[in-house]
Amino acid sequence: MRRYGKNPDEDDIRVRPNRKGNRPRTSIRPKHEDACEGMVLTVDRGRLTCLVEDRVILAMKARELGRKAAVVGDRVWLVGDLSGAKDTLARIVRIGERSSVLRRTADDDDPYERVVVANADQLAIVTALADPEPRPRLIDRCLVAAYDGGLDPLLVLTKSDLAPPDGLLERYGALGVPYVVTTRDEFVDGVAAERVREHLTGRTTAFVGHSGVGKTTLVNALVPVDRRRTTGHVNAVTGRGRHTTTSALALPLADPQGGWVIDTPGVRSFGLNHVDPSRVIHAFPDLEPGTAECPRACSHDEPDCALDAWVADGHADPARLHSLRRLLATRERHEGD
Ligand SMILES: Nc1nc2c(ncn2[C@@H]2O[C@H](COP(=O)(O)OP(=O)(O)OP(=O)(O)O)[C@@H](O)[C@H]2O)c(=O)[nH]1
Ligand SMILES: [Zn+2]
Repeated sequence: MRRYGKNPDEDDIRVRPNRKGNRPRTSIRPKHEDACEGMVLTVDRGRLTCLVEDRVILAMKARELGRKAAVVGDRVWLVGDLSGAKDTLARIVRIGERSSVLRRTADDDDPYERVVVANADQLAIVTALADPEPRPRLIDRCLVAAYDGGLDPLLVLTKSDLAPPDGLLERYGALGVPYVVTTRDEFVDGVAAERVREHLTGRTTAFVGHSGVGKTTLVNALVPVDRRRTTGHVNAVTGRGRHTTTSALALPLADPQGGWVIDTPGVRSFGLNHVDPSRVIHAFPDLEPGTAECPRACSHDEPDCALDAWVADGHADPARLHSLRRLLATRERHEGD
């Protein structure tokens, strides 16, 4: 289903995540042979800051792209003045095929899904163990967004100096989601950043978490000031004193191993109207064969779903089906999500 134009680079064309990390190739021939490849670092009211080689360039989308939006993490091709000098504005003429999409439906009364981040291979879900209290349904909804978009989830449980992680870890045990637990002291001595960084090397990780969970503390610890110069430049270009929370922001991890941290604005809710259960079940390869006998377009969360009988026959761990069902059930929004 395509909504806009005929460009095969559309948002809603899905590609499975590429585990080897090599970028997928686009099959179409570029119209602008001389265009240079770059990556979108942040978006601010129609102005996109892009990294081209080692230069930060301000750009806008070319008219020919139509309604298709470029988002943080997108690979783009640019033409025009690519010097990065003050008061220059390049044009984005092509957006590369995406290896993953983190998307959300803004609100229940807003049916349009929005891609928040493109090409991330991991979603770090930052949750405080206390102050504010963890919101397991929100975590579940983030997990659904990750599985739906083709990102591997990572749980980052902060403030373990205030409360233990046991309850949450038990809840997510059957899902096998990797996790890191951090405390305040570990932020001071750098151990927390080191432990989280082990999961980030060579990957592009989008960080989500609602206000107050310690996401800023964590991102600042991960990307030291000198690595954030790129952003400083971005802000000089866009005229913003500091990063405001309207767009995600890509920050480079230290070389030589590389990797990117993509900070996203505090997520208060994660609309999931767009989620396709068949994409979520891809994240459960142990259960997927059991869906062969399901009715057409089964949500896998309905009485006729074949998974119940299949799991009862001993083909898979019932705790896994229980977790899948719990996640699928979060597609319906409740008060407080
Ligand atoms: N006790 C404790 N407090 C922490 C820890 N990490 C961060 N904090 C505190 O939690 C508060 C919120 O931290 P931030 O890093 O600003 O949280 P945030 O998620 O970025 O929140 P917003 O900026 O509102 O989006 C600050 O007062 C931090 O000092 C921790 O491990 N333990
Ligand atoms: Zn089913």
